[in-house]
Amino acid sequence: MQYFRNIVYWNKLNSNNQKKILLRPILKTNYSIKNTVQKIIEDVKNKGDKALKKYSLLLDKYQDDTFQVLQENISRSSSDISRELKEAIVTAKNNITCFHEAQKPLKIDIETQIGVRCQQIHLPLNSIGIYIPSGIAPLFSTVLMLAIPAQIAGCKKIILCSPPPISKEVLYAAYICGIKKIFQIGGAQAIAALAFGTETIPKVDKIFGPGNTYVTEAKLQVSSIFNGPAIDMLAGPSELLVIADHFANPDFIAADLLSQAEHGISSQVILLTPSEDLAQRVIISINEQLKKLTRLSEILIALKHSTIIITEDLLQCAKISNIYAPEHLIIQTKSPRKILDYIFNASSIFLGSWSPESAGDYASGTNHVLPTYGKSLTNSALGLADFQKRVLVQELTSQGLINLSNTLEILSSAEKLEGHKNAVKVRIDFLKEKYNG
Ligand SMILES: NC(=O)c1ccc[n+]([C@@H]2O[C@H](COP(=O)([O-])OP(=O)(O)OC[C@H]3O[C@@H](n4cnc5c(N)ncnc54)[C@H](O)[C@@H]3O)[C@@H](O)[C@H]2O)c1
Ligand SMILES: N[C@H](CO)Cc1c[nH]c[nH+]1
Ligand SMILES: [Zn+2]
Repeated sequence: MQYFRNIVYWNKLNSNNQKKILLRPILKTNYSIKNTVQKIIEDVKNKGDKALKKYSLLLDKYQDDTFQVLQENISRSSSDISRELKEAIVTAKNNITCFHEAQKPLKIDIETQIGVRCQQIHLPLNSIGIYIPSGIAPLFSTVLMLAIPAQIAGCKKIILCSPPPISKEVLYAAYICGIKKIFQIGGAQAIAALAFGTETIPKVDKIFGPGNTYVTEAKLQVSSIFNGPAIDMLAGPSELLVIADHFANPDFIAADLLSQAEHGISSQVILLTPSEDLAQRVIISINEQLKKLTRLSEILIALKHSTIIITEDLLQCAKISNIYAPEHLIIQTKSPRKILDYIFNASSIFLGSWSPESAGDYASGTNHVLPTYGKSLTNSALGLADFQKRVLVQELTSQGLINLSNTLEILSSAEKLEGHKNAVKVRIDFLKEKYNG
């Protein structure tokens, strides 16, 4: 049976249909999600834990009086995990640590002119919330992606929330990353709890982590409220765009597309290729490979809003990819680095036949928390910098101030800000009096 056969020719589409084909599925249905999330946020803000209990039962079929995981259960998770899995988690942790340690910013400490010292230092965010998705499957790899940079940055208060019942793998990943405050609560209600605080869940300054449409919409809403928390980004349902030429292996491409389609019904995968022959072989391979996968029902829905697009040439592939601005971009062409020169909007890029997205999802070392919905246009993959603040420091010597005073007085006068000019003048007058008078 041919489950998937969506194929279009870019140049035969009018501009309206070109836009439609690149529309994220979720942006077509988002109105009711907005309202649902707004109601959940209001409820949690006003009723705290009582509302959390209500939504946990309603949406996650979970009934418990406490949300916090006991410390002994966190440490006990270690004995529930196989040695093989522990080793794999440690390998992933080492690579992620290596890549994020390397992101430590250079310290800037310079004299812009004699006696005028300027510094840029980096301070950790004080309190952060990390959301670990777990609706369809507990994404314990996300614990590593969030907790490792948070620890390297030096964040002191880290609160982890994940839907109930929290998995032993999530607990173990949190345990080896030194996370102690863990709450079993998911969805928009978890985001609202982190944003406003409840009787049991502390309020945080910034909320991190990916999630489904409800989670992402909740992050958007709480961060838009005056005095609401900051958020890392809109890291919604997974997206993958592949650019390939006729040298590419159709089975590899099919497998990559299916790997992200399995994330859920709102995922979207797209193949751009100038080769009709490759497109046909990818379709055959998708229809073969998907039969062997377990999440068939999610995959089939995700594939409904996924397409293969035949282009004129590889340059047109790059242009379309830049318009779509994918979360993940795989380039499987004879010379992928040549195409890379034409890519301007993508969050995480995988080059060549031997770089499946799964490598970045788990263990190459790069972060898998990435902007979706086309936000790669201006936003970046999660990194160490997101857990820190840049703080500027300046120190002038008396001679430094004398050297800069004329400039400061002219500029402040021109802006008609006499108070600014005066703050320089009183000092200069003081120095004149001390040394001349
Ligand atoms: N962009 C990224 O960086 C990135 C990284 C990892 C995962 N992801 C994405 O994260 C998502 C994880 O989604 P998930 O569903 O598995 O887990 P999730 O934890 O994000 O969502 C589960 C929660 O959604 C809430 N929910 C479910 N149905 C609801 C409804 N009808 N009304 C209100 N709330 C509802 C429930 O409270 C549940 O706890 C996937 O879409 C995946 O692609 C993205
Ligand atoms: N592909 C997801 C980001 O869109 C990350 C992930 C976690 N586990 C497996 N995959
Ligand atoms: Zn994935």
